[in-house]
Amino acid sequence: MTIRVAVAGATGKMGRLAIDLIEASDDLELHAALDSSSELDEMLGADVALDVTHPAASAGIVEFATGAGIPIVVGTSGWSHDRIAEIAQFVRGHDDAGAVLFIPNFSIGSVLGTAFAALAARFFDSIEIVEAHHAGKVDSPSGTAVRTAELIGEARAAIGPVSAPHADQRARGQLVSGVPVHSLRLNGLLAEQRVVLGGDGETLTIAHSTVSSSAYEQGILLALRRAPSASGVIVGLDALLDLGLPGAP
Ligand SMILES: NC(=O)C1=CN([C@@H]2O[C@H](COP(=O)(O)OP(=O)(O)OC[C@H]3O[C@@H](n4cnc5c(N)ncnc54)[C@H](OP(=O)(O)O)[C@@H]3O)[C@@H](O)[C@H]2O)C=CC1
Ligand SMILES: O=C(O)C1=N[C@H](C(=O)O)C[C@H](O)C1
Repeated sequence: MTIRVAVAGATGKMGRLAIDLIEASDDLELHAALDSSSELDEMLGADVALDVTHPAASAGIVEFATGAGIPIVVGTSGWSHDRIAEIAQFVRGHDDAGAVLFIPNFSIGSVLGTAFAALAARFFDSIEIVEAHHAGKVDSPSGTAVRTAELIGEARAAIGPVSAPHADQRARGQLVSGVPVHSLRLNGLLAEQRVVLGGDGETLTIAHSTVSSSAYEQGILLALRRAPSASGVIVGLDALLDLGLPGAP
Protein backbone atom coordinates (compact mmCIF):
# COMPACT_ATOMS: atom_id res chain seq x y z
CA MET A 1 0.00 0.00 0.00
CA THR A 2 1.31 3.47 -0.84
CA ILE A 3 1.68 5.96 2.02
CA ARG A 4 0.69 9.50 1.01
CA VAL A 5 2.93 12.07 2.71
CA ALA A 6 2.30 15.79 3.25
CA VAL A 7 5.58 17.64 3.81
CA ALA A 8 5.43 20.94 5.76
CA GLY A 9 8.66 22.85 5.21
CA ALA A 10 8.95 21.54 1.66
CA THR A 11 11.14 24.41 0.45
CA GLY A 12 13.68 23.99 3.25
CA LYS A 13 16.77 21.80 3.48
CA MET A 14 15.06 18.99 5.40
CA GLY A 15 11.86 19.24 3.39
CA ARG A 16 13.74 18.94 0.10
CA LEU A 17 15.68 15.97 1.45
CA ALA A 18 12.43 14.28 2.53
CA ILE A 19 10.78 14.91 -0.85
CA ASP A 20 13.77 13.38 -2.67
CA LEU A 21 13.48 10.30 -0.43
CA ILE A 22 9.72 10.04 -0.97
CA GLU A 23 10.08 10.35 -4.74
CA ALA A 24 12.82 7.72 -4.82
CA SER A 25 10.82 5.19 -2.78
CA ASP A 26 8.29 2.62 -4.01
CA ASP A 27 5.97 2.80 -1.01
CA LEU A 28 5.76 6.58 -0.35
CA GLU A 29 4.03 9.22 -2.45
CA LEU A 30 4.10 13.02 -2.12
CA HIS A 31 0.56 14.15 -1.29
CA ALA A 32 1.28 17.84 -0.59
CA ALA A 33 4.28 20.14 -0.30
CA LEU A 34 3.69 23.07 2.07
CA ASP A 35 5.81 26.15 2.71
CA SER A 36 5.24 29.22 4.86
CA SER A 37 2.55 30.57 2.50
CA SER A 38 0.49 27.34 2.35
CA GLU A 39 -2.91 26.64 3.87
CA LEU A 40 -2.71 23.81 6.40
CA ASP A 41 -5.75 22.09 4.91
CA GLU A 42 -3.50 21.09 1.99
CA MET A 43 -2.46 18.30 4.37
CA LEU A 44 -5.96 16.77 4.37
CA GLY A 45 -6.08 13.36 2.72
CA ALA A 46 -2.51 12.48 3.63
CA ASP A 47 -1.72 9.23 5.46
CA VAL A 48 1.10 10.96 7.33
CA ALA A 49 2.48 14.48 7.64
CA LEU A 50 6.09 15.50 8.16
CA ASP A 51 6.81 18.78 9.95
CA VAL A 52 10.28 20.21 9.27
CA THR A 53 9.58 23.91 9.52
CA HIS A 54 10.38 26.48 12.20
CA PRO A 55 9.95 26.27 15.99
CA ALA A 56 7.40 29.11 15.86
CA ALA A 57 5.25 27.29 13.27
CA SER A 58 5.49 23.73 14.50
CA ALA A 59 2.83 23.81 17.24
CA GLY A 60 0.13 25.06 14.84
CA ILE A 61 1.01 22.38 12.29
CA VAL A 62 1.00 19.61 14.91
CA GLU A 63 -2.32 20.77 16.36
CA PHE A 64 -3.91 20.90 12.89
CA ALA A 65 -2.69 17.39 11.95
CA THR A 66 -3.67 15.72 15.23
CA GLY A 67 -7.06 17.43 15.14
CA ALA A 68 -7.59 16.19 11.58
CA GLY A 69 -6.58 12.64 12.56
CA ILE A 70 -3.40 12.73 10.45
CA PRO A 71 -0.39 11.05 12.09
CA ILE A 72 2.53 13.46 12.09
CA VAL A 73 6.30 13.07 12.31
CA VAL A 74 7.79 16.19 13.91
CA GLY A 75 11.42 16.87 13.07
CA THR A 76 11.27 20.58 13.88
CA SER A 77 13.24 21.52 16.98
CA GLY A 78 12.09 23.59 19.94
CA TRP A 79 9.89 20.96 21.59
CA SER A 80 10.54 20.53 25.32
CA HIS A 81 9.17 17.79 27.57
CA ASP A 82 6.51 20.20 28.90
CA ARG A 83 5.28 21.25 25.45
CA ILE A 84 5.15 17.61 24.33
CA ALA A 85 3.13 16.79 27.48
CA GLU A 86 0.46 19.31 26.40
CA ILE A 87 0.12 17.61 23.00
CA ALA A 88 0.04 14.19 24.68
CA GLN A 89 -2.82 15.34 26.88
CA PHE A 90 -4.81 16.46 23.82
CA VAL A 91 -4.11 13.18 21.99
CA ARG A 92 -5.15 11.12 25.05
CA GLY A 93 -8.42 13.04 25.25
CA HIS A 94 -9.38 12.52 21.60
CA ASP A 95 -9.83 8.96 20.28
CA ASP A 96 -9.65 10.12 16.67
CA ALA A 97 -6.50 12.24 17.11
CA GLY A 98 -3.58 11.35 14.87
CA ALA A 99 -0.42 9.95 16.45
CA VAL A 100 2.51 12.33 16.96
CA LEU A 101 6.09 11.14 16.60
CA PHE A 102 8.53 13.76 17.92
CA ILE A 103 11.96 12.96 16.48
CA PRO A 104 14.57 15.41 17.83
CA ASN A 105 17.21 13.80 15.62
CA PHE A 106 16.74 11.45 12.66
CA SER A 107 20.38 10.32 12.73
CA ILE A 108 21.05 6.85 14.13
CA GLY A 109 24.46 7.89 15.48
CA SER A 110 23.01 10.88 17.31
CA VAL A 111 20.26 8.77 18.87
CA LEU A 112 22.85 6.24 20.03
CA GLY A 113 25.04 9.04 21.45
CA THR A 114 22.08 10.33 23.45
CA ALA A 115 21.22 6.82 24.68
CA PHE A 116 24.85 6.18 25.71
CA ALA A 117 24.92 9.48 27.60
CA ALA A 118 21.71 8.61 29.46
CA LEU A 119 23.13 5.17 30.26
CA ALA A 120 26.34 6.69 31.67
CA ALA A 121 24.56 9.50 33.53
CA ARG A 122 24.07 7.57 36.77
CA PHE A 123 27.81 7.00 37.13
CA PHE A 124 29.09 10.60 36.79
CA ASP A 125 27.97 13.57 38.88
CA SER A 126 29.37 16.28 36.57
CA ILE A 127 27.74 16.33 33.15
CA GLU A 128 27.69 19.12 30.57
CA ILE A 129 26.60 19.23 26.92
CA VAL A 130 28.32 21.23 24.19
CA GLU A 131 26.39 21.37 20.92
CA ALA A 132 27.55 23.12 17.75
CA HIS A 133 25.46 23.86 14.66
CA HIS A 134 25.63 25.79 11.41
CA ALA A 135 25.25 29.55 11.76
CA GLY A 136 21.78 29.47 10.14
CA LYS A 137 20.17 27.56 12.99
CA VAL A 138 17.57 29.82 14.63
CA ASP A 139 17.03 28.02 17.92
CA SER A 140 19.26 27.16 20.83
CA PRO A 141 19.85 24.90 22.64
CA SER A 142 19.30 22.33 19.89
CA GLY A 143 16.37 19.93 20.17
CA THR A 144 18.85 17.09 20.42
CA ALA A 145 20.63 18.72 23.36
CA VAL A 146 17.31 19.36 25.11
CA ARG A 147 16.30 15.71 24.65
CA THR A 148 19.71 14.49 25.83
CA ALA A 149 19.60 16.68 28.94
CA GLU A 150 16.04 15.57 29.73
CA LEU A 151 16.99 11.88 29.46
CA ILE A 152 20.05 12.48 31.66
CA GLY A 153 17.74 14.15 34.21
CA GLU A 154 15.34 11.19 34.05
CA ALA A 155 18.18 8.67 34.40
CA ARG A 156 19.30 10.46 37.56
CA ALA A 157 15.83 10.89 39.06
CA ALA A 158 16.58 8.60 41.99
CA ILE A 159 20.06 10.00 42.75
CA GLY A 160 19.60 13.72 42.25
CA PRO A 161 20.64 16.36 39.76
CA VAL A 162 24.08 16.71 38.25
CA SER A 163 26.55 18.96 39.99
CA ALA A 164 26.66 22.26 38.06
CA PRO A 165 28.70 24.75 40.11
CA HIS A 166 28.35 28.50 39.46
CA ALA A 167 25.52 27.84 37.02
CA ASP A 168 24.17 31.35 37.66
CA GLN A 169 27.06 32.76 35.59
CA ARG A 170 25.95 33.25 31.95
CA ALA A 171 29.03 31.66 30.46
CA ARG A 172 28.16 28.42 32.27
CA GLY A 173 25.45 27.68 29.73
CA GLN A 174 21.67 27.21 29.95
CA LEU A 175 20.41 24.64 32.43
CA VAL A 176 18.10 22.02 30.91
CA SER A 177 16.90 19.46 33.46
CA GLY A 178 19.79 20.72 35.61
CA VAL A 179 22.39 19.99 32.90
CA PRO A 180 24.44 22.96 31.57
CA VAL A 181 24.10 23.17 27.78
CA HIS A 182 26.52 25.30 25.73
CA SER A 183 25.51 26.23 22.17
CA LEU A 184 27.94 27.19 19.40
CA ARG A 185 26.72 28.56 16.05
CA LEU A 186 29.48 28.48 13.44
CA ASN A 187 30.07 28.62 9.72
CA GLY A 188 31.63 25.48 8.29
CA LEU A 189 29.77 22.75 10.16
CA LEU A 190 26.39 21.03 10.20
CA ALA A 191 25.72 19.55 13.65
CA GLU A 192 27.78 18.19 16.50
CA GLN A 193 27.14 17.22 20.10
CA ARG A 194 29.55 16.38 22.86
CA VAL A 195 28.39 15.13 26.26
CA VAL A 196 31.22 15.39 28.76
CA LEU A 197 30.82 13.37 31.95
CA GLY A 198 33.21 14.04 34.83
CA GLY A 199 33.86 11.55 37.62
CA ASP A 200 36.54 10.69 40.13
CA GLY A 201 39.86 11.16 38.31
CA GLU A 202 38.37 10.61 34.85
CA THR A 203 36.15 12.08 32.18
CA LEU A 204 34.08 10.32 29.55
CA THR A 205 33.19 12.16 26.35
CA ILE A 206 30.42 10.97 24.05
CA ALA A 207 30.73 12.85 20.78
CA HIS A 208 28.70 12.76 17.58
CA SER A 209 29.19 14.68 14.33
CA THR A 210 26.78 15.01 11.44
CA VAL A 211 28.85 15.78 8.36
CA SER A 212 26.10 15.33 5.75
CA SER A 213 22.31 15.52 5.86
CA SER A 214 22.31 12.00 4.40
CA ALA A 215 22.66 10.97 8.09
CA TYR A 216 18.95 11.78 8.47
CA GLU A 217 17.69 9.63 5.58
CA GLN A 218 17.21 6.25 7.31
CA GLY A 219 15.48 7.88 10.27
CA ILE A 220 13.10 9.95 8.13
CA LEU A 221 12.05 6.87 6.14
CA LEU A 222 11.63 4.75 9.26
CA ALA A 223 9.46 7.36 11.00
CA LEU A 224 7.29 7.99 7.92
CA ARG A 225 6.67 4.26 7.46
CA ARG A 226 5.86 3.65 11.16
CA ALA A 227 3.66 6.70 11.74
CA PRO A 228 0.47 5.51 9.97
CA SER A 229 0.14 2.54 12.34
CA ALA A 230 1.35 4.38 15.46
CA SER A 231 -0.85 5.64 18.26
CA GLY A 232 -0.48 8.26 20.97
CA VAL A 233 2.69 10.29 21.34
CA ILE A 234 6.12 8.82 20.69
CA VAL A 235 9.35 10.67 21.46
CA GLY A 236 12.69 9.84 19.87
CA LEU A 237 13.81 7.61 17.05
CA ASP A 238 15.10 5.23 19.74
CA ALA A 239 11.46 4.31 20.44
CA LEU A 240 11.30 2.89 16.89
CA LEU A 241 14.60 1.02 17.11
CA ASP A 242 15.61 -1.96 19.19
CA LEU A 243 18.75 -0.49 20.73
CA GLY A 244 19.21 -3.56 22.92
CA LEU A 245 21.09 -1.61 25.59
CA PRO A 246 20.94 -3.12 29.08
CA GLY A 247 19.14 -0.64 31.33
CA ALA A 248 18.69 1.79 28.47
CA PRO A 249 16.12 4.56 28.84
N1 LIG B 1 15.06 16.10 13.60
C1 LIG B 1 16.17 16.21 12.87
O1 LIG B 1 16.95 15.25 12.71
C2 LIG B 1 16.48 17.50 12.22
C3 LIG B 1 15.73 18.58 12.51
N2 LIG B 1 15.98 19.79 11.93
C4 LIG B 1 15.06 20.84 12.25
O2 LIG B 1 14.11 20.93 11.20
C5 LIG B 1 13.67 22.29 11.06
C6 LIG B 1 13.87 22.73 9.61
O3 LIG B 1 15.25 22.74 9.33
P1 LIG B 1 15.78 23.19 7.88
O4 LIG B 1 15.15 22.37 6.82
O5 LIG B 1 17.26 23.20 8.00
O6 LIG B 1 15.23 24.70 7.80
P2 LIG B 1 15.07 25.64 6.53
O7 LIG B 1 15.21 27.03 7.05
O8 LIG B 1 15.97 25.19 5.43
O9 LIG B 1 13.56 25.41 6.04
C7 LIG B 1 12.47 25.82 6.82
C8 LIG B 1 11.18 25.46 6.12
O10 LIG B 1 10.11 25.81 6.99
C9 LIG B 1 9.22 26.68 6.30
N3 LIG B 1 8.68 27.67 7.26
C10 LIG B 1 9.36 28.65 7.88
N4 LIG B 1 8.52 29.36 8.66
C11 LIG B 1 7.31 28.80 8.51
C12 LIG B 1 6.03 29.08 9.03
N5 LIG B 1 5.82 30.11 9.88
N6 LIG B 1 4.99 28.27 8.67
C13 LIG B 1 5.18 27.22 7.83
N7 LIG B 1 6.37 26.93 7.29
C14 LIG B 1 7.41 27.70 7.63
C15 LIG B 1 10.05 27.37 5.23
O11 LIG B 1 9.19 27.83 4.20
P3 LIG B 1 9.54 29.14 3.32
O12 LIG B 1 10.51 28.68 2.27
O13 LIG B 1 8.23 29.53 2.72
O14 LIG B 1 10.12 30.14 4.26
C16 LIG B 1 10.93 26.19 4.81
O15 LIG B 1 10.22 25.34 3.93
C17 LIG B 1 14.46 23.09 12.10
O16 LIG B 1 13.70 23.23 13.27
C18 LIG B 1 15.67 22.21 12.38
O17 LIG B 1 16.19 22.42 13.67
C19 LIG B 1 17.00 19.94 11.05
C20 LIG B 1 17.83 18.90 10.75
C21 LIG B 1 17.64 17.58 11.33
O1 LIG C 1 18.88 22.73 12.79
C1 LIG C 1 19.55 21.70 12.56
O2 LIG C 1 20.39 21.65 11.64
C2 LIG C 1 19.35 20.53 13.41
N1 LIG C 1 18.39 20.55 14.30
C3 LIG C 1 18.04 19.50 15.17
C4 LIG C 1 18.26 19.89 16.61
O3 LIG C 1 17.91 21.02 16.98
O4 LIG C 1 18.76 19.08 17.39
C5 LIG C 1 18.68 18.18 14.79
C6 LIG C 1 20.07 18.29 14.26
O5 LIG C 1 20.92 18.59 15.32
C7 LIG C 1 20.19 19.34 13.17
